[in-house]
Amino acid sequence: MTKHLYNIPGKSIDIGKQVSNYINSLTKPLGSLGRLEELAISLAEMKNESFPSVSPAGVLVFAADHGITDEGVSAYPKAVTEQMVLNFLNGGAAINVFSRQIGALLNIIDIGVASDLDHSDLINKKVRYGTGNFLREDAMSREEAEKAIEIGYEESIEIINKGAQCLILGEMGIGNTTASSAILALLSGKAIEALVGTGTGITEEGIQHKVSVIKQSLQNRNPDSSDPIDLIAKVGGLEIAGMTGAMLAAASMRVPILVDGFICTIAALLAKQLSPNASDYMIVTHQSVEPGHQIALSLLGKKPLLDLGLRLGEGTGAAVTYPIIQSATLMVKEMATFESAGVSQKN
Ligand SMILES: O=C(O)c1ccc[n+]([C@@H]2O[C@H](COP(=O)([O-])O)[C@@H](O)[C@H]2O)c1
Ligand SMILES: Cc1cc2nc[nH]c2cc1C
Repeated sequence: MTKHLYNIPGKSIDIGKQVSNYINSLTKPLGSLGRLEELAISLAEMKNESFPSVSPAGVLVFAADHGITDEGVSAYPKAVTEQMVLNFLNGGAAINVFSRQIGALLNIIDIGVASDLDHSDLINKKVRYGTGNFLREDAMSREEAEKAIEIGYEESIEIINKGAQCLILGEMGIGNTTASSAILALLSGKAIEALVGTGTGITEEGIQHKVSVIKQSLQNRNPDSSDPIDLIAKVGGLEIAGMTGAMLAAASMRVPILVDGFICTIAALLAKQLSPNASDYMIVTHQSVEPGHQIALSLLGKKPLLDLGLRLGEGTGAAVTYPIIQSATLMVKEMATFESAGVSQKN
């Protein structure tokens, strides 16, 4: 693994203190903008700027297939991954709608879809045609896991160089809640039953089957939970690795990361494991319905901003939360102070 992935600066505590004092001079009762105030301070610390902007957002959607779908762990057929990629490229998916709504840059990356796709707007960075079925073989090789992280890293640098002021990571991959749950079982040490959920919508019986597939897979693969590359290679996914690399790049460039749902948070945990400072640059946007998400968030040490009952992925939860994060930046930049507006301070 190349060294640059680990080169993440610490956040600027001094700027945070200055912004905190400045926020207290704005025309509102002290502390009355609650978590928006915390967000404004965090963003300043991340960007090392008193008046940071998060506009425009950059959205990267990584798509890949999962061999574990052969075991019947998803409510939808594997072909949906490829079909949804075409939907993204034609502008019809939820992430397209929300990206347009917030004026975001949006890139769709094939990092491991199981079929060949042809579209002028598709970024083709296929590492392999889907992962192996990790009940029976490793999902991928170590080299492929590292390559997928590098691709994510490069795509992130590219969209940041095009002007993205914050980064939203999205994913599309039928079967990826199974891979994510397998990784989380190892990282958390929690019972598999406690973290497996419905994903795209399997029944209670389906969940039992998914639990047993994960249990048997972990016995068969025996990944080293202290080694994130081993976790990705043995039971992970290419889109998960891509998001991990993209987060490491954003953090290294002091660009705030808007973490989406369950799968995205697993990528965040892997990024943090590779480089602990990375989590200083993460804002968790929402609480997914997937039960493992709460467990993953407690490991990440972050509290979500919203709970909208989402379980879609694609980066959608992060995109719909973006306006709130933007409000935090505009509040600092545009509000009058008690002094400038001639408003009386607290008694
Ligand atoms: O982001 C989430 O919290 C989330 C929760 C459940 C499902 N998903 C999406 O659904 C797909 C994975 O679900 P499954 O059931 O096929 O493992 C994948 O494309 C994800 O984007 C996403
Ligand atoms: C239709 C569909 C869209 C998705 N987007 C992300 N995961 C998805 C899963 C399905 C099934």
